[in-house]
Amino acid sequence: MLRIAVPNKGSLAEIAAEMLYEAGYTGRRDSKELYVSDPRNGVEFFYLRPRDIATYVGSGALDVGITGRDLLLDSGSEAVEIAALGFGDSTFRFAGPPGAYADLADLEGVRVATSYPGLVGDFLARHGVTADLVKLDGAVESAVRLGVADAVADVVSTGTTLRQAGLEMFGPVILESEAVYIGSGVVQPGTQTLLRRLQGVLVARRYVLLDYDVPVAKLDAATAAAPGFESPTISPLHDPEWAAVRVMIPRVGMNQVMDTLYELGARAILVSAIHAARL
Ligand SMILES: Nc1ncnc2c1ncn2[C@@H]1O[C@H](COP(=O)(O)OP(=O)(O)OP(=O)(O)O)[C@@H](O)[C@H]1O
Ligand SMILES: O=P(O)(O)OC[C@H]1O[C@H](OP(=O)(O)OP(=O)(O)O)[C@H](O)[C@@H]1O
Ligand SMILES: [Mg+2]
Repeated sequence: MLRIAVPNKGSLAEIAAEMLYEAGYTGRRDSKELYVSDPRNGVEFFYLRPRDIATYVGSGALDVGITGRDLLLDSGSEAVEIAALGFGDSTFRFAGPPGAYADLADLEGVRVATSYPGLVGDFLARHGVTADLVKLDGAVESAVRLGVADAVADVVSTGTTLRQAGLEMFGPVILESEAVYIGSGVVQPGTQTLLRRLQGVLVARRYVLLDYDVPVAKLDAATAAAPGFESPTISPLHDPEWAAVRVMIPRVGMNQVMDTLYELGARAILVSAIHAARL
């Protein structure tokens, strides 16, 4: 059985659970459940704090997991990123009082509050800066106002938390993070199956199926406007001057593609959702 670590709470938990459900796995019935066995799919789920997931996977106690790239790197564990999962996007940044700091070098000897001392310490060391890291559990944006630090390094998504704390970002981007599928480095049977299922969910969310009829004379222009994933499926119609085309296109921008095809002479342009996919 493949042993899978999934976030039990926090920003990644709900979307990870949704993706696994859409990928055909058994979910937990309530948020107190920490273990779910899914023998039909040959897997077991362990619901853990997102911060601890890389530690479990890196030690080999669990085979694979879903966590944030920032948490993986902060953990210093031997777990490796197998694939990005396209949700839970965030940027990891330095911030301080407006105008106080302009660059990384300004942090020399400064107290920097963070919940990610591994990630931030490595970044500063790589850039030859020695700061005094203050480890906090969360809500680090309050550390400056409360006088326990001079600057912070934290996850920024919309920037609302920073703004409300009266802080401004400065210096280089420490990390672009998102949810990632991680493994222990040893490929277990089932690791690739789970990956293909998760990628199938991503494809189903990001792409739609586009069908249309087009005059044969316009076929080249139409397929150039929507080339699809590999190559469009083209079928003859009863009227030899027309063809039917089926192609996968990104959900984002699908209306512009439909407008373009219509202007080229395509008709009966239909979009349908993809429920599952293996590419
Ligand atoms: N506001 C956010 N938007 C997007 N991703 C976020 C946000 N906050 C955190 N994350 C990401 O979610 C992952 C886990 O962080 P999260 O805040 O959920 O865990 P936590 O801080 O340990 O839990 P909690 O906040 O519930 O105490 C990290 O990879 C982080 O980058
Ligand atoms: O840029 P924003 O959209 O405002 O999001 C960023 C905030 O979200 C996270 O906090 P979380 O809610 O996880 O609380 P925590 O600090 O206690 O972890 C993160 O630590 C930031 O504080
Ligand atoms: Mg948090």
